[in-house]
Amino acid sequence: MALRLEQVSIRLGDWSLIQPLSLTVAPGETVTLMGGSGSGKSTLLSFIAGDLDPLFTAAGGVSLDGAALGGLPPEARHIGRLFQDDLLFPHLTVAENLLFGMPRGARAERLAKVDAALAEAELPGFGDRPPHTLSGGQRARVALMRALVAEPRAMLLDEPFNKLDAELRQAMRRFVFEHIAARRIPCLMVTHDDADVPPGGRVLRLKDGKVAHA
Ligand SMILES: Nc1ncnc2c1ncn2[C@@H]1O[C@H](COP(=O)(O)OP(=O)(O)OP(=O)(O)O)[C@@H](O)[C@H]1O
Repeated sequence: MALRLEQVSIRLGDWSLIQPLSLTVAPGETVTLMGGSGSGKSTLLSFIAGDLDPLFTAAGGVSLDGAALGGLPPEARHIGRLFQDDLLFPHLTVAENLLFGMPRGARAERLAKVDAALAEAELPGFGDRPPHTLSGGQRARVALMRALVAEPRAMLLDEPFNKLDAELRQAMRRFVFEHIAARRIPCLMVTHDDADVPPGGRVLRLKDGKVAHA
C-alpha cells in the first residue's frame, strides 16, 4: 500500500498555502513534514483525510495503491489519524475504546482482536479499566492501537508525541514506528521536533507554500 500525492495544491482566496506538491510514501514508511507555525501542515493532512475546511480550494490527487481518493468522504478513505490530544473516550472502558471503529465482525473475533491489541500495547488485562486509571504513556499506546485496529490503509500523525514527557516520547516513537512498519502502512507525520524523525526517515520542510526535500 503506497500513499501518493500528485500535484496537490491548496489555496485560501489569493493565498497559495501549498504549491503543487507530489510525493509517494512507501508501505511502512513514515515521512516527516516540518515547517513553521501556520505553514499549512495540518491543512495538508486534512486534505488527505478528506475533511478539508470548504474555505480552502484544493487541486491535485491523492491515491492509495493507485486508487484515487478524491471525492470520497473521510470514513470511506480508511485513513487513520493520531493527534497530540488523542483522548480516549472517558466513559468507555479500554476494550470498548478499541472496539469503537473496528470493522464489523463476529463478537468473538472482535474480542480476540481487542486482546491481541492489548498484548501488543503491553497492557494485557487492561480491557475493563476506564481510561483515567491508565498513565499517559499507557493511554497513548491504546490510542495508537485504537487507530490500528480499524485497519487503516494509511496513517496521519499530527504532533503525536507532543504531550508526552521526554522519556515517554522516546518509547512511544519506537512503539509507533515499529507498528506502522510491521503493518506496511504508509504514514505522514507532522512535527516540530527533529528528534521525532524516525532513523533514516525522509523529511519535507514546508516554507512559503513550497516543500523542500531535506
Ligand atoms: N478555517 C480556517 N479559516 C481561515 N484560515 C485558516 C483556517 N484553518 C487554518 N487557517 C489558516 O491556514 C494556515 C495553515 O494552518 P495549519 O493549521 O495548516 O498550519 P500548521 O502548519 O499546521 O501550523 P501549526 O504548526 O501552528 O499547527 C494558518 O495560517 C491558519 O491560520
